[in-house]
Amino acid sequence: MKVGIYGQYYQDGLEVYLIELLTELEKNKVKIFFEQNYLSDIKNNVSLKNQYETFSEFEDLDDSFNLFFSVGGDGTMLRSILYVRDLNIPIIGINVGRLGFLATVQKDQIKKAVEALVDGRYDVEERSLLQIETHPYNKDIGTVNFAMNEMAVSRKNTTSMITVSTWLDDEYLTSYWADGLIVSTPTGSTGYSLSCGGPVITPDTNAFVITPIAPHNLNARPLVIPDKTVIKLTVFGRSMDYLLSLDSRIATLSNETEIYIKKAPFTIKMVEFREESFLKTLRKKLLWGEDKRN
Ligand SMILES: NC(=O)c1ccc[n+]([C@@H]2O[C@H](COP(=O)([O-])OP(=O)(O)OC[C@H]3O[C@@H](n4cnc5c(N)ncnc54)[C@H](O)[C@@H]3O)[C@@H](O)[C@H]2O)c1
Ligand SMILES: Nc1ncnc2c1ncn2[C@@H]1O[C@H](COP(=O)(O)OP(=O)(O)OP(=O)(O)O)[C@@H](O)[C@H]1O
Repeated sequence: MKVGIYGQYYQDGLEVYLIELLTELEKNKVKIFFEQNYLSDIKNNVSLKNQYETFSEFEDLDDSFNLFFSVGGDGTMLRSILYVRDLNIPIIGINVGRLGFLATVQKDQIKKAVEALVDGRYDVEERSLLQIETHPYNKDIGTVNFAMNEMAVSRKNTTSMITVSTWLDDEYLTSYWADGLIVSTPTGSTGYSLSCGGPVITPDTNAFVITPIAPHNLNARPLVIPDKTVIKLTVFGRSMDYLLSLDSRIATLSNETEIYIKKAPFTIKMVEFREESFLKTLRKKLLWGEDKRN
């Protein structure tokens, strides 16, 4: 078995959990590759018994990897997909962050999780992604033009609203007068879109949701659409440009740009333990189970 381990940085207090992860993997003869910067940061703080091979970008990985560990919070999970992309390597998140909606293994459950992984006692859940294309081409977005949570456009350097004109499969929908607009996947439906009044969508639903950010058209509501739809957006505002975000990444686009959004041709595979389903996570992390009357 061959695995990659990625984290954004080493943080005090993590040593015991990292050593536990490495010990459990090595006990089971798993070959470990670390993301290069993460390993350097760890080595500056912890003395490791063994030497490890490293990777530093997507091109260094291939489909011979069986698993990809993301050590951090949800933000780290979102960055992990930039390494894995379309390689179909299942990602598992060790939550040393805060909410950990996507990173579902708690740090005190590492031993149990590795045992289940080695025994194959887990499911792999496919998460759909969005892919965007801009006209004209934007070099900051380049080939990293996909998102697992959402794509959002929002105003930049102005307090004025932007107008986001929207077409679905070439049919005009509306022009939102708003702070911005989110196009979210089912995975992203519990992130930014939820904060703007969007619905929660279970991960296996073949849909996207279009959620306006603080729309001044008071009757504008989140719209759920089939994920085979091609969405076109153009943005107009008092400022010459606006922001486009893909998960945690951001670029600046100018007002003449056309954005085409569709389902990406690949999915991200997420490890799901049988006792940690999406519905359980909703109850635990979004506190749906906290009603005292239950
Ligand atoms: N007002 C908002 O709610 C808001 C604003 C900006 C970004 N975001 C979210 O943050 C993501 C980027 O993460 P970051 O770490 O760079 O930003 P961040 O540091 O601002 O953290 C965002 C928070 O959103 C949570 N989160 C992220 N994805 C989630 C998901 N799919 N389901 C439930 N919770 C989720 C994280 O746990 C974290 O607590 C974006 O993709 C977007 O969904 C939310
Ligand atoms: N590699 C790491 N080692 C230790 N702690 C980490 C690591 N990565 C993240 N953290 C902790 O988690 C916090 C959030 O991490 P990250 O940016 O991955 O997640 P997030 O998007 O904020 O989501 P969440 O709310 O789930 O933590 C950081 O502020 C830090 O305290």
